[in-house]
Amino acid sequence: MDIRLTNSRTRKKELFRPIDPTNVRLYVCGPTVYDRAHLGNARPVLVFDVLFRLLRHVYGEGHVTYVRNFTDVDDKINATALARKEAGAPGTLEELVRERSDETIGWYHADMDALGALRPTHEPRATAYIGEMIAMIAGLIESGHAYAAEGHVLFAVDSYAGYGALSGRSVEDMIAGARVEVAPYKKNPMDFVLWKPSTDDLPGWNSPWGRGRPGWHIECSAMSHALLGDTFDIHGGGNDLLFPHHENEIAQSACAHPEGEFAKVWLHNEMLQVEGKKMSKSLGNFFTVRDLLEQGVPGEVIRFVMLSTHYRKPMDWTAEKAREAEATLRRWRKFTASADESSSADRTVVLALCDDLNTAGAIAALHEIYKTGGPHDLKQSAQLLGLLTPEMGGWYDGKASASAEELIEHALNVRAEAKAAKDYATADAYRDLLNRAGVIVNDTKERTTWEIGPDFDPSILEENM
Ligand SMILES: Nc1ncnc2c1ncn2[C@@H]1O[C@H](COP(=O)(O)OP(=O)(O)OP(=O)(O)O)[C@@H](O)[C@H]1O
Ligand SMILES: [Zn+2]
Repeated sequence: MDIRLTNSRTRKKELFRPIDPTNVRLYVCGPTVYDRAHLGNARPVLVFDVLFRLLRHVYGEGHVTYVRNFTDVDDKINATALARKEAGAPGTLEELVRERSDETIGWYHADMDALGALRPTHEPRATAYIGEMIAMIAGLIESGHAYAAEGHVLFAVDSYAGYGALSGRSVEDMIAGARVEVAPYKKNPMDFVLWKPSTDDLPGWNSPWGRGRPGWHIECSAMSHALLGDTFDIHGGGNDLLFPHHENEIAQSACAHPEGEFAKVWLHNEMLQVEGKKMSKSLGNFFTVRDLLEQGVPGEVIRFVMLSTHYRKPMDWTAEKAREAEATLRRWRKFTASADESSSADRTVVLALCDDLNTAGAIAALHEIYKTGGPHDLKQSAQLLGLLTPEMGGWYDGKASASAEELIEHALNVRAEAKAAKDYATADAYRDLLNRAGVIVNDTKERTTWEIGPDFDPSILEENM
């Protein structure tokens, strides 16, 4: 089975050939653990979860190594810890920093588990690889690619001819476009920090350049090297990380390990947007995965919506999409309720995923299987996308969801108003509609109640209201 992927480095869809088919290696930039993940942060998690599942399907479950890091060195984590300390929390600042990271990692796991994402093979924390980072930085200084100045160590971009190749920018463009930090100790304004000093009260590690902490970019270079080696297959992340983060990762890794190739294929997911702008903490236009789950949107519905758009296209979240996804999943879950594991994933679904991870095409293929195929086929094929799995089915118990409940209440109100206006034709039409959707309506003199029958299908309400 041939997999084709769009490599950001060549800007072409290429045939994927693993370096070692018995150990296909994937690295994805993980979250900075200072707060709850917003829905945008879930997009790379779900996209690369499907890639992980596809690679396991094609090369075998035990033949894929997936690394996704936790960035637990960060000013925003420090700021939270500092605020807690000022509010009288017990413990040293370092302990409070650790506490905040641990707590955020716990939330992250709970939220991403609820979306049905498999845990990666390794989830390294940056703080566990400081030694590797220091060694890598020392090597870069020795080979003339970095220099120490005023407690900082900087990467000299002039020393690496390939700088800018990933994002396709010239150094001049990058200077013009980026908000580069101008600092007196930089030889070139584009030079970026590998190591910086820490104040006494903030987390820091001893190094040849004094007590300090690593820059963000070197973390990923050191962790991917430690766990995946000089050359590995795929590096992923959101396209907001293309420049400078990934450009800098390449420069560091290529210069520290010139015998290797670092990542052969680069994959970037487009952004989840809100009114045309990237959902982000800094813009404040975000809601968290937990917010949605608490509003009663099932994790499986969130997953379905997120996978309905190809990863290289921007998308937004709408309540409408969630309602449609829920209706589809209800139909499919009902259809596959007694399906066993006697089938394997349908070829049409596998082929769609092999074509640059076309999850939207795979979902269209699932709709086709629902129409013309059997329940076993639908269930096994959907599981390749992490849908219709037993773990994700907790929400489906024949009860109406919050959004379906709204529709039912609305239909009953329209019916009551029509009755009051003696418009019996409309009132009857709504009663029929509710019946067809499998809602059992009980009228008494005092009031009307309703319950869900065994054939409840909210999509009938949606399509007719
Ligand atoms: N709106 C978005 N859509 C898709 N992916 C996103 C979005 N925002 C962030 N990401 C991705 O989430 C992952 C984790 O990023 P990180 O922890 O640095 O983000 P963050 O600090 O929460 O984000 P931000 O400040 O950008 O909101 C990265 O791979 C990043 O590309
Ligand atoms: Zn990274």
